[in-house]
This record gives sequence, C-alpha cells and structure tokens, in this order.
Amino acid sequence: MKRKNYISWDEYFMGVSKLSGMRSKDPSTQVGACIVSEDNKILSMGYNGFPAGCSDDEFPWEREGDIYDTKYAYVTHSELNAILNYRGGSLEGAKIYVSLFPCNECAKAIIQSGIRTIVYDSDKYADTPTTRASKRMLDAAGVRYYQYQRTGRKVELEM
Ligand SMILES: Nc1ccn([C@H]2C[C@H](O)[C@@H](COP(=O)(O)O)O2)c(=O)n1
Ligand SMILES: [Zn+2]
Repeated sequence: MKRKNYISWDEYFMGVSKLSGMRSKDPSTQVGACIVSEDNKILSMGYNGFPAGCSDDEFPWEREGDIYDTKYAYVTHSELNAILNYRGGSLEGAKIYVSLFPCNECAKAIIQSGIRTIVYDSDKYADTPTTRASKRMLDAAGVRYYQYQRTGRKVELEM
C-alpha cells in the first residue's frame, strides 16, 4: 500500500519557493518564487537579489533614505528573476508559487509572460498602492490568484 503522508503539490511547490527565498541576502524580507508548468513540472526558480555583477557587499540593503542609497533602486524581485531565469521558451499557461504577493511591476511581467495562476503565501503589503495596482491588473488580465492554505506541516532538512 502506498504511503499516505506525502506532501501535496501546493506544499511541494510552496516549499521549493521558500527554500529558494532562503538564498536571499535581503535582511528584512526574503522572497522565493517557483514557476511550474500546467502538468506540475518545475520550470524555473528565483529569489530577490541584486543583478549579476552588483555585489551584495557593495550595493545598499537599506530601506530608507534617498532611493539611490536604498535596495529598492537595485533589487530584482524573486518573480522577475524566476521569469528571467527561464531558458525554455514560453511560460504560457504556467503557475507561479511565490512567498509574497507580487508587486505591480512583477504583475506586469507575470501577465506578459503568459503565467495564468499565482499561488502566494504572505500578503503583508495588501494595503499598499502597489499591491492594489497589482491586483487591479491581474483581475483585468484574468490571471487567477489564490492564497496558499498553510497545513501546519513542519519540513525539516538535515544538511
Ligand atoms: N513580491 C515581491 C515583493 C517584494 N520583493 C522583494 C523586494 C525587496 O527585496 C523585498 C521587500 O523588502 P521590504 O520592503 O519588505 O524591506 O522583497 C520580491 O522579491 N517580491
Ligand atoms: Zn515585484
């Protein structure tokens, strides 16, 4: 008889997305993304970080001050990194698992790449104009999104 305690697709892909986020050097918010085909094959992954050639030790991680001196001018979001990391052609019909609801800029990239479903975990910036704008565009474009239903399962890895 097969074992019953296996993880669901959503647990699996949200787990992969959170593992990817653990690569982020952002001191305040680590975000991971995992793009999956319609038939549940992993296509790409990403996390928030600076572009290639922009040193994690030299570019700023500050949240406040002149935009030039903050991370916001430089960081590539996890969703965009996952889209740009994909080397296989079209993402038409794909799903993206992301640990934080996509911002308006990532929503544009998600829509234009052909991704049709977003599964997100945290929505901690739900009340901000950028997240509201994101949902406005996603609704208009018919991109479906739903919040990951936490199961309470703890996943422990011994490395
Ligand atoms: N959907 C998102 C939203 C944000 N990010 C990144 C951008 C920053 O590195 C960090 C947010 O930092 P905070 O303002 O919370 O200090 O998360 C992303 O990758 N994807
Ligand atoms: Zn974004």
